[in-house]
Amino acid sequence: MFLPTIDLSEQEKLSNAHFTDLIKSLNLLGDIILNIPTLADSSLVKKFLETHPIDSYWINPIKEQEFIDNDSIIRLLDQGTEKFIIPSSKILSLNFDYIPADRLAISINLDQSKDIEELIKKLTGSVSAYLITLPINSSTKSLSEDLIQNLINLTKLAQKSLLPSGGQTRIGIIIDNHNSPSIEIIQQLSEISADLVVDIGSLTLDPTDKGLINISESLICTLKTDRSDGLFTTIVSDERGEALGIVYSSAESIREALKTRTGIYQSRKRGLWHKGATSGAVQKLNKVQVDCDGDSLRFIVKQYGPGFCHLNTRTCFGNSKGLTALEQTLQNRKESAPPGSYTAKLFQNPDLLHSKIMEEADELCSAKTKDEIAWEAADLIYFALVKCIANEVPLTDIESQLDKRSKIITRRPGNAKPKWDVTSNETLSVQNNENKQQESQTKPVSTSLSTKSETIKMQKFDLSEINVTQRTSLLQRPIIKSDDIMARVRPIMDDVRKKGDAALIKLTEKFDGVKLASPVISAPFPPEAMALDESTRLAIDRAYDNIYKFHDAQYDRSTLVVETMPGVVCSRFSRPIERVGLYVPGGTAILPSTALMLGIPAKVAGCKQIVFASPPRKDGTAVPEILYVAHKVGASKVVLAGGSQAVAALAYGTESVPKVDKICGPGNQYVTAAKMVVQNDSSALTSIDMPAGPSELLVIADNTSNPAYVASDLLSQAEHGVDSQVVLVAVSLTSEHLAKIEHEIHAQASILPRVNIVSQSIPKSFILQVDTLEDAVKFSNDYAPEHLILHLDKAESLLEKIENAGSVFVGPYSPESCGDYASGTNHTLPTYGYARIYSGVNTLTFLKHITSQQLTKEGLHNLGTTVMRLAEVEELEAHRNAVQIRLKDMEV
Ligand SMILES: NC(=O)c1ccc[n+]([C@@H]2O[C@H](COP(=O)([O-])OP(=O)(O)OC[C@H]3O[C@@H](n4cnc5c(N)ncnc54)[C@H](O)[C@@H]3O)[C@@H](O)[C@H]2O)c1
Ligand SMILES: N[C@H](CO)Cc1c[nH]c[nH+]1
Repeated sequence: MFLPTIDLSEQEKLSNAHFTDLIKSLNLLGDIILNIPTLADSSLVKKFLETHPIDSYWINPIKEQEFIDNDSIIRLLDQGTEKFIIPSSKILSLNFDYIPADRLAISINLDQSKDIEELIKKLTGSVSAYLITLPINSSTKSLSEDLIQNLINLTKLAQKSLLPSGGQTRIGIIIDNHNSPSIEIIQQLSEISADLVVDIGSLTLDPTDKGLINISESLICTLKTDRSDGLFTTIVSDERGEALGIVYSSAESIREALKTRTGIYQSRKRGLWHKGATSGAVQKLNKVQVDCDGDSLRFIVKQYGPGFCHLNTRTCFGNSKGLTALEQTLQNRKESAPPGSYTAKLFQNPDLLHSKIMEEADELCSAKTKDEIAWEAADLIYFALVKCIANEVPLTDIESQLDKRSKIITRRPGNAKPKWDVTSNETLSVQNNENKQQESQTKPVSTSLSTKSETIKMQKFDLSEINVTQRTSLLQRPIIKSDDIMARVRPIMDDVRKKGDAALIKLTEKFDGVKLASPVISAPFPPEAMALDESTRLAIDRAYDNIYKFHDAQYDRSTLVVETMPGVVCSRFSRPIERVGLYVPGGTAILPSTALMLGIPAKVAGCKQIVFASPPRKDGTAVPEILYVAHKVGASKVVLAGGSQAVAALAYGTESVPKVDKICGPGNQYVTAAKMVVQNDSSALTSIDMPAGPSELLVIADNTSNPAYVASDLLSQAEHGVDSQVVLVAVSLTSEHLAKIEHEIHAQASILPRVNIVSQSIPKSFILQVDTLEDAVKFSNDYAPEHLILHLDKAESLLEKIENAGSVFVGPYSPESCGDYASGTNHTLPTYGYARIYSGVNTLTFLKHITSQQLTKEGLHNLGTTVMRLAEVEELEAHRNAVQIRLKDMEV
């Protein structure tokens, strides 16, 4: 067709309304050449683009003597220029080997370049367009046959092979000082696949403008159709390229569409069709493209209203999917959201959105398998798009940014900013400082240390410097927004309750990214599914034996019998809870050790049906170690599900998951919330062990402690999750000793594989300096930690003073890890301060106690009057009578 040129030295002329409008229409049709008077002043291009945003422009330096160097070309290309036009006279002085061919064009004067064919041959594969100036009379209306033949030869030569990145070399023909260009020439050139280069001043959209080239007619004259009705098949697509439907265009509809820059087509039944004129589903026309052989068109539009299709769907092929659908949903949520919408909450709470973006970015970095990566990337894209829609940034803006970047030639070093550079030592300290700053906004207690720490470190407080309120705030755990969590968990649980296995399968796909055929594996478990390497099997067996021994010893199988008064014998005996559900976490880390800690006491207690639940692995299989433990403890089933859906399945039962009587085991906030729900639902008739949430540890250390051991213990719990909390109560430690512990924390943390997690949990944790052991114990008892480690001189002597703790680890050689895995004690323990009222899981967790009594005649005689008097006090006559009726008989 044509390649319009705009002379940037005429900015004033260009700013008038006629040209502004013309440029908008030309932008619909493709590339525009910008003639620039000098390369030295890049502000000209910038200024022009600010007032006339166009999508694709070529830079043509028009000053003959201009010095052109590679740097200037690259600078302009980096700014988003589609192609740079190099005059053929300058190519010898340039080395443009490393500029992609599709970004370079050559301008040649047919008259002056004798060896033009040689030149084209030489440049094959290095440039993607030639602008050839013809040596002809400027008033010519059509091109001579000789000239056409010459151009055919050149075009054939230039288009002999395809470009490295696909497509054909483009040929633009310049007729110097052409004062009456014609449609005929455009048509002649289009037949030989060349375009006429025309000054914008020669173009018009107005059919009454004589002597100018009509833009619409130029387009129409280059189109061909093999349809009998003479129409052109037209694909309509959205700005992101999704096909909305197929329509037809006629010469008339094209003229109207270009004139109004809206979607106007030719209906085969009803004539000219102004899309949306009656339905309101109008279109803004963004681009008109001609296909590679000139017989069909593509209209790229912004579609308004419910959709393109008369059936009110977005496309004639149904509604969109993926990002387009997500963008639409977010937009709808922004405009009006249903009550309880999480997305609406994100729109209203930029801090929550910020945290979620950071969290998901971090999780994406840690993802390993294809499924995990897709899952985390989807999460991140969702939250990122919420941010964009909240700020009125559509997907098309993101894509045009990406397109702009793809045009940059200069390679960027691509280094991460210091803040995120995991290879740099500074990274952690910067993250740390940020965490600290956030912390200092939420924590009521001020730190006595500078927040400009360079290391991974805990906050530090001195008991003698804080007041009672501040001490109380240190005893608190981070507040869980239980309403939010409950609101998330309830619909999930209802779903499982109502739809059983189908819901369980669907939710596992949603939350764990695995589509299962069946959510349950039943015993006997296939040996190959629980095959372990020898050392793992031996370690599990050794741990099993120790845990079994300790839990078996807890079981007093004898019946308690007491004669409370002569002839009145009371007894108590235990029975196992028949059916138990054991939850083994599997979100951030897979914990087969938890299977041991739950399965062994259930087996010792004699529970008849043991059912495990744990999220499946990403390939849909069960964790072999968990299956092996399930097999060892005699479990009948393993449910491959996690979170609140697993808890619901255990509590209510499904087609394949048996309903249980008690649910035990730790888990994240969703698991814990779901356990709370079933415990309060009398229709579930299910009890729970206790709320066992994110891991906690409190260490009491004095100057005899080994700094490296103390640090290693703190980190062993801090690595569980970003919500883990560890506390060091330092009993009159010297500043050197404390500094050594802090140094060890940083040094050991920095080389942990889960440094990402500890660098978030450690700064949320704190050191409390106290003067006396009594202060330390008092604080610990008030805190009621899940785990308590005593790094103290004569540590064992302190045990008698411990009132509240889940489990205590005494002395330098009792790391908590031993209790976590294999010494014999249980690791499912109360967190959040619940150690004041709950015990950790133990054999009694799986037992219930039944009492019984037997009175002899004499016994009833002795006790009867007491019972009758108390019944009288309560005015319960039937109670009194049940005794009196017997005593009367005795009198006879
Ligand atoms: N107190 C104890 O005795 C003890 C012992 C071991 C582990 N823990 C703790 O258990 C926790 C384990 O948590 P985890 O996340 O690693 O595993 P998890 O198995 O408890 O949770 C994973 C499940 O959470 C669900 N889930 C995830 N995101 C969700 C969302 N947005 N909405 C609804 N459901 C969602 C999914 O179904 C997933 O399967 C850690 O905090 C750890 O410290 C505590
Ligand atoms: N420390 C956790 C209990 O809070 C249990 C555990 C499992 N694996 C490692 N540790």
